[in-house]
Order: sequence, then structure tokens, then C-alpha cells
Amino acid sequence: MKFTKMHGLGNDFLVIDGEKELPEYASSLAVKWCNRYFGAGADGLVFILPSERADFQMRIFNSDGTEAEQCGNAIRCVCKYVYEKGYIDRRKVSIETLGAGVQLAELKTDSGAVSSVRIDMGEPILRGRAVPTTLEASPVLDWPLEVSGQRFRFTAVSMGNPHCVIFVEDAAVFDLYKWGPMLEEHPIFPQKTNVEFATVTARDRVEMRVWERGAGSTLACGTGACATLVASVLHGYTDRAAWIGLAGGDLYVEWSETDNHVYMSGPAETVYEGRIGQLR
Ligand SMILES: N[C@H](CCC[C@H](N)C(=O)O)C(=O)O
Repeated sequence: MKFTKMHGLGNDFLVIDGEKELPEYASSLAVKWCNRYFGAGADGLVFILPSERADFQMRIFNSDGTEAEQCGNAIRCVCKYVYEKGYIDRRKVSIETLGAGVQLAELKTDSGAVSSVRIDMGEPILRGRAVPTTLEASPVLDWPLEVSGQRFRFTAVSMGNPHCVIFVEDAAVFDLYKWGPMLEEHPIFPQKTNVEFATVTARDRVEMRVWERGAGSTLACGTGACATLVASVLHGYTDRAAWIGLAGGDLYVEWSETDNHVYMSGPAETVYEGRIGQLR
């Protein structure tokens, strides 16, 4: 089976095109192919499929085989792919997702290649399933959480997929590998969660490092960047548009006051095309 290796700020994917419907073995294929030693290596496996509601449908599987409702960096890669393959001849494209509805994208091109994509990521869900119903009514933004003796306060924001945003002294040096896995699997998150550690450095800039549900530490997380901006605005730390600085680079995120939608802008790159599995 052929694939195209792509990434958004180093959050990398194997993109599969040409399937008419999701293969039933998609999950096990993700585990096998995303393995960085025994497979091609990636944070996720992405399928571009036909859609009756949008120009295309995107399905995304984490490297542990779990399917995610949405993926910000992958959706930018999908938009780049379909434009540069000539499937569309316009700079606007709609993508159906599993858990975030149909999302609209605007492409910026430079001599025929897509240089960056601006995605309407839809409305943030603030009382999402990441927060148990017992706490749902509370106006409190910061939820208390204790993990092996360490107390945290987090803001739960869903972008179709769950995010737990924690503001820390210095995200760039925070011990992601120690606390990320424990928070990802904490029972307070019935669907598990992506975990963002954030440090506000200006009204228009937040440094963020991410431990992703089903993928672990990645260089960037698009939905996580959106969740981080929303949490920062809710706390009054930043304006409604800011740069989110990630290990792999910067994303520009805006939370519109007019339509309450979150808009994420950033690059997408193609690395190579390959084929995996027995050639004969
Ligand atoms: N691990 C995420 C899916 C990928 C999201 C991330 N790579 C992005 O760019 O949004 C989850 O299980 O919700």
C-alpha cells in the first residue's frame, strides 16, 4: 500500500489516499506502520476518504491504534495533499472529521505549492466529556487534580478531542515524560486526554509542550494549540489571537468573538512518498 509522509511542524503522519472506505484493519495498520523501528514511523496514520457532506473525509489514527475525533496538524496536511494532487482547483476546501464536524480550510499557495493553511476548527467545547458531569455546573475554570502526590489545576477544553491545559512556570523544561502519561490516563478523563503544559510569555504568545493521547510526546499539536489559546483567553492571560510556540514551530490561533470559532494557521510539508508491506 502506498503512503505519503507529511508533517505539520514535525507532527508527522502517513497519509493514505485512494481507499473508498476505511479499511477494517486501520487500527492495527496504524500500530504497525507508525512504529519508528519496525515500520515507516509517524505520530499517526491518516486516511483521505470520499465524503457525502464535504469535499473529503479525514480519519486519523494515533500511533497506538486509537482513532481520534480530530487532528489539527493532519488536516492541514490533507488540504495540502488534495490541492497539490490536483483533486481541487480552488483555495478553499471542506474536510469532514469524525468528531469535529465539517471543517473549512483556506489555502495559501506559492507557485503551485501550498505554503500554509488556515483552518476553521469550529467552536471549543468547555464543558466537554473531559470534565466529569459532577463538576460540570461549576463556573470554576481550574479543576483540581492530584497525581502521585503532585497537585495540578487544569482547564478542560475539547476541540472535538479532549485537552487538559495546565499552566506551568516553564513549559520548555517541564517534565513531560513524568507527568504526561499519568495525566493522559487519569480516571477524571473518561476518554483519556491530550495534555498541554503552557507558559504565557506575552499577550500574544504562549509556549506549549504536549503529551498527546495515544501518541505521547509530539513536536506539535494543532488541536492542543487551539485548546491552549482558549484556556489562555478564559484566564485573561492573552488576547484572542496569539502565537503558540511548540517544539516544532509556531501556530497562529484566533478565537473569534463574532462566531465563537477557533481559527488555526500553520504550515504543512510533504517529505516523501513510499510503499509499505510486501512488494510481492
Ligand atoms: N492525539 C490526538 C489526535 C492528534 C491530535 C494532534 N496531533 C493535532 O495536531 O491536533 C487525540 O487522540 O486526540
